[in-house]
Amino acid sequence: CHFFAASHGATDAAILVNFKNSLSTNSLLYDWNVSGIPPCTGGSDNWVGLRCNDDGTIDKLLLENMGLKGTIDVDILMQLPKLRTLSFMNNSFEGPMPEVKKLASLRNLYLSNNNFSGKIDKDAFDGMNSLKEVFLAHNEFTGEIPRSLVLVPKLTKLSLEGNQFGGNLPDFPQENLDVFNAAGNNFKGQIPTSLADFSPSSFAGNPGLCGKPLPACKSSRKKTVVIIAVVVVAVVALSAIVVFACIHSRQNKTLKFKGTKKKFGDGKREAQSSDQFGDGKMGDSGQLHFVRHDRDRFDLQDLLRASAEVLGSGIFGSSYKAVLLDGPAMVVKRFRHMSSVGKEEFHEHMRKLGALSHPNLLPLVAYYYRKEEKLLVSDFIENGSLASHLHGKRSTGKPWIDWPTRLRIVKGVAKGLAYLYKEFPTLALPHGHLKSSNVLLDDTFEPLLTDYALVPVVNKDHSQRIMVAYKSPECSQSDRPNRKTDVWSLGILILEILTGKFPENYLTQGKGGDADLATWVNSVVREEWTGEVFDMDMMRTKNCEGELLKLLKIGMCCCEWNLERRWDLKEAVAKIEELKERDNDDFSNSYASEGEVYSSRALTDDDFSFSVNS
Ligand SMILES: Nc1ncnc2c1ncn2[C@@H]1O[C@H](COP(=O)(O)OP(=O)(O)OP(=O)(O)O)[C@@H](O)[C@H]1O
Repeated sequence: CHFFAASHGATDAAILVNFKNSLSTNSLLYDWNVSGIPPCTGGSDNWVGLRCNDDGTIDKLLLENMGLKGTIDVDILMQLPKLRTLSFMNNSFEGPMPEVKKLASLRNLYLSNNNFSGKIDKDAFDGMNSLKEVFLAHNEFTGEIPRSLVLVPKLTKLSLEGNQFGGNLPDFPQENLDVFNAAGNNFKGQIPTSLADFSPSSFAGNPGLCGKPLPACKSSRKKTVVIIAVVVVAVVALSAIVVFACIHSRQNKTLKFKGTKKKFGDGKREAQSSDQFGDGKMGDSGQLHFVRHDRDRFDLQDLLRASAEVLGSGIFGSSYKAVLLDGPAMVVKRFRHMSSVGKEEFHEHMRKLGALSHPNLLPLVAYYYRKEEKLLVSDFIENGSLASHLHGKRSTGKPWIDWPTRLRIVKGVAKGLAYLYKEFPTLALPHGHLKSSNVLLDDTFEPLLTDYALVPVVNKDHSQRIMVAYKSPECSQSDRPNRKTDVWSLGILILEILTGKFPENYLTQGKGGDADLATWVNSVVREEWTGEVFDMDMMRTKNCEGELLKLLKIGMCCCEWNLERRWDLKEAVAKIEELKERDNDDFSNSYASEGEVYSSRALTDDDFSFSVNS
């Protein structure tokens, strides 16, 4: 049995390396190497981005957030017969839709957030009878939804938002389709009945779409009016004939006449009630609850009517920017994994969030409650997230962030976190989801935390799988979050700010693999030149190395695996507060010598001694 697994691994190793070499960037697949340990010996996941079956074959390729470029060579992947899940989300792949139907046994296909483009062939999904989840969001796909995708028999999740798909939305026959998102495309016409029970946000940003759950189509209203008019004319004509016949036959037909009238009455009521149905339903479910008194009121209809733009689809759901008529730009974030919490409990928690006020927290403005989904509404922050500044495409023209600004961001984040700790003294995870896309930057680059304190209302299984705090060593190993867990997320964020590298462990289900940012930084600063870990953009600030090095140590102490030795938040905040914010000249006077130390050697254990003593 062992021999079988090992020989399988060797074959798969060659196939995977072949695939790696077919990509135009692949540096993050650093351990994909035929001469090293095989990818799946004994069913363990030895290579980054792989999930193995117990028999040593490959089950999932999860190559997300790796800056991968090029086109996907499906012919190579066809040689992995047990491959069931393929994810290339958040990379820079280009070109047409890969020929995925060659992977006929695939169950899950995730291609969101790349640069795939063009029409998808009508038969692109033919024969994919096992396919369940298809995520194509935020690419540049055009044309209609291919017929073969509509006919995939087991489809349960389809995410198409943020493309340029057009035409009418087709009727989806699958009974188990429970996630559908077509927002931010060019779809037009009436929403088919099979999709009418999805939330309005699934259809936002398609100006030509109408019908339940969006407001009724004008043309169908017109049609209704025409039908009513025809019925009225017909009834009047019929009545005239009946009256005429009555008079002529000298029979008492009053009853018949009344009966005809009554029928007309019913018809009219039906027409009215179906009109009211749409509006009335939207009115009931469209109630936004405002949690602050200092804000102008608007309702969900205003948001739906507003011009909407998909900002991104995160792991909870999608976020939209909606610019209200004559009003401000708001962000509506859709949460789909909050169904276990009771209605009152949810309202109560939202009230608590609404009562928070701190310069480093993005305030919650309003929310919307429905059993199956919730919407949280906040202000749109024009300058975007820290993630977009650190990792966004340079072509977007965003300026690089210098060291003094990065230090100010870290200090602001620490203050916001300290406030949450004070306000939620009994919560294990007062933030729970601290990461760079949840740190927004205002016009002066002051940080604003978002998506905070949501653990009490997110379904437990979802938070465990998805939220950043649960990627910490204590959660991924023994599922025990505690008051030091957010400190670990803070440490990762600090290392991300200093290195400019994306922390992979958010995305690899946090099994404490070797690839996490903290482990990488640790190995580099101890074994090589410490200077190599720092983001070169930041190094344009002269003579900042002393404080920079101190922040690196703070980050690493926050990422300490051993909980006993890891700082609590108070200690971390105090150390961060001590860091000096000086202008460049001051740096050059005070830290030149320390800067030389930093650039000429690796750190030793002594450098970290303050983590234990203080
Ligand atoms: N209020 C806001 N103003 C401006 N940009 C925002 C705002 N809220 C979110 N964003 C940005 O919109 C994008 C999508 O956000 P969203 O919160 O849906 O996903 P995420 O932060 O990437 O992941 P997660 O669902 O895990 O929080 C992100 O780039 C985020 O930084």
